[in-house]
Amino acid sequence: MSGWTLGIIGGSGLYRLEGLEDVRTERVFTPWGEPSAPLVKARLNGVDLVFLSRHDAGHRIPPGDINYRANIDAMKRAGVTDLLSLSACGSLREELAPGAFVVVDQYVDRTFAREKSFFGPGCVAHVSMARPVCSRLSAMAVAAAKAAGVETVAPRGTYLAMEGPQFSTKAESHLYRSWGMDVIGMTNMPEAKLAREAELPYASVAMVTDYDCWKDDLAEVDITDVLAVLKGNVARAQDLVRAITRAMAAHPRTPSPDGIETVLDTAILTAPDARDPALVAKLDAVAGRVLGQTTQK
Ligand SMILES: CSC[C@H]1O[C@H](OP(=O)(O)O)[C@H](O)[C@@H]1O
Ligand SMILES: Nc1ncnc2[nH]cnc12
Repeated sequence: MSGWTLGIIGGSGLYRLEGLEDVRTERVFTPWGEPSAPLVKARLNGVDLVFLSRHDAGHRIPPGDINYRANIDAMKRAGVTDLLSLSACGSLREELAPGAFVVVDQYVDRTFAREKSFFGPGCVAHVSMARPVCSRLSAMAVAAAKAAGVETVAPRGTYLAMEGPQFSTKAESHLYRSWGMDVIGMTNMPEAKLAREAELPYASVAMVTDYDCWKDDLAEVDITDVLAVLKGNVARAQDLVRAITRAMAAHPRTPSPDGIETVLDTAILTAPDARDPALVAKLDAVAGRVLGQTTQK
């Protein structure tokens, strides 16, 4: 028993994982609705793994319509201990060429039309997002990317989350570069915020597919070019997943060094007698640990 249950949210191009053992596919429902796709529960190198395709097979769901709350709730309910996102992204830096993998450590959230919290009227909570990713899982992702033979692995980087689905204008792309952003994508927010609210250690590998549209000597990002680069990235992402499970199998799990599994101890402000029982019931998986409930599987 390694104690790890690795959740993987696969983004564009990564609709399934290869080489899994004991595979079971489960359609699940959560109090927040249905996740993007059925959960694929399996084992890899002796480690329990739960895979979820963010856009579903066939890329059915655009970034702004993903039910991020259902996805995170489903992962939590499935017993996931550590959650790794694998995403396509655009590069806002010369040295991060297509094919580079960036293990994100910061975010700027510019999305504006999404449900961003499990909490709300009747149960108010404020979690810190100062350090939005799990340092241990991120370090393991860096090592696994290197083991997978990825040439450029950036161990940190700031991901600008945009609403989309359209790509940026040149003015936006230049603006984000002037802000010091490293990569751009449409999905890691509110996913990372919701993972934190659910006390799930989260890390994100952003795999560069293009230079967005800031480079005057290159054609602007175009989905055909993105798809061509994605194919190579996805093969190495599969190797990365194999490598990270090998590392997990070698070390029994201990709590996240960042205290992520206990953030709700001090985050909920609403007094017990002022809480909305209906919302509290919906929070059984996410916050049952502190709200004194039993999780419905
Ligand atoms: C295929 S380009 C645009 C699309 O890809 C990224 O999604 P994901 O993070 O799920 O790989 C990006 O954020 C856009 O949603
Ligand atoms: N340039 C870009 N902007 C936003 N999301 C992306 N995903 C892949 N490339 C992207």
